[in-house]
Amino acid sequence: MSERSFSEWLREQCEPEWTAVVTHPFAMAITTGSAPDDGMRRYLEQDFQFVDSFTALLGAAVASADTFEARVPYGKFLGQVATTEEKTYFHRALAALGGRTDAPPEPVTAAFRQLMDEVRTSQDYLLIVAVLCVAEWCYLGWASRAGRPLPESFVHREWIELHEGPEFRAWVDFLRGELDRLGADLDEERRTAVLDVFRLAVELERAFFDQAAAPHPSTAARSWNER
Ligand SMILES: Cc1ncc(CN)c(N)n1
Repeated sequence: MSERSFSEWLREQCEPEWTAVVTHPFAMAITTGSAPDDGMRRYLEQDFQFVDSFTALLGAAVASADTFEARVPYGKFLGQVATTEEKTYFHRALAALGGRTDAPPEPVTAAFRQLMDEVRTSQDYLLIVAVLCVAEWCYLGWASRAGRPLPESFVHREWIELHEGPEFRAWVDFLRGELDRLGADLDEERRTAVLDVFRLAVELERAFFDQAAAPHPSTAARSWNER
C-alpha cells in the first residue's frame, strides 16, 4: 500500500468511479443552479429516504466507536447538522418543489439503505466509517467544485453550502482520519472487506445521481437489488 494513507488508497482503488461521482453531470448542474426543478424534486425525495438510514448509521457510529474521542464528532454532527440544518432544508426545499417526504424508494435508494442497514446492524465500526466516509467525502468533492457566486436559488445554494466549507471539510478529515487510524494494521482479508464496502458505496453514489438525472433504474441499481 506504500506511503499513501488508507483512505487515499481506498479512493484510488475506486477510480474511475470516484471521479465520475464528483464530476457527475447532475451534481455539476446543482453547482451551477441549472439542475431542473423536476430533477431536484426527484433527487431530494429519494435523498430524504437516504438520510433516514444515514442518520441511524451515525447513531451506530456513536455506539460502536472504539474511543470516547471518536464518539464525540458523530454526536455533534448528529445534533448540529443531520437532525437540524439538513432536516429543515429538506422540508423547505421539498415544499418549494412540490415534493413529498414519503416517496417510495427507487431501486438505488433501497440498495443504498440496505447497505447502510447491513453495516449498522453489523456494529462493525470500520465498515460503518467506510460508508459514512464515502457519502461525505464524495459530496465534498462535487460541492467544492462550485464556482462563486453560488446559485441564487436556495434549493441549489443551501445544498452546496451543507456539503462544503471549513466545518464540513473538518468533518470529512475526521472520517478519513478514522479510516487511516484503523486501517494502519489490517491484514489483507480485512482490507479487502473494507474496500468492498467502500467500492459498493461509491458505485451507489454514482447510480444515485444517475437516477436523479434519468428517472429509471440503472442497470447497476437493478443488479444490486437482486443481490
Ligand atoms: C446519496 C447521498 N450521499 C451522500 C450524502 C451526503 N450527506 C447525501 N445527502 N446523499
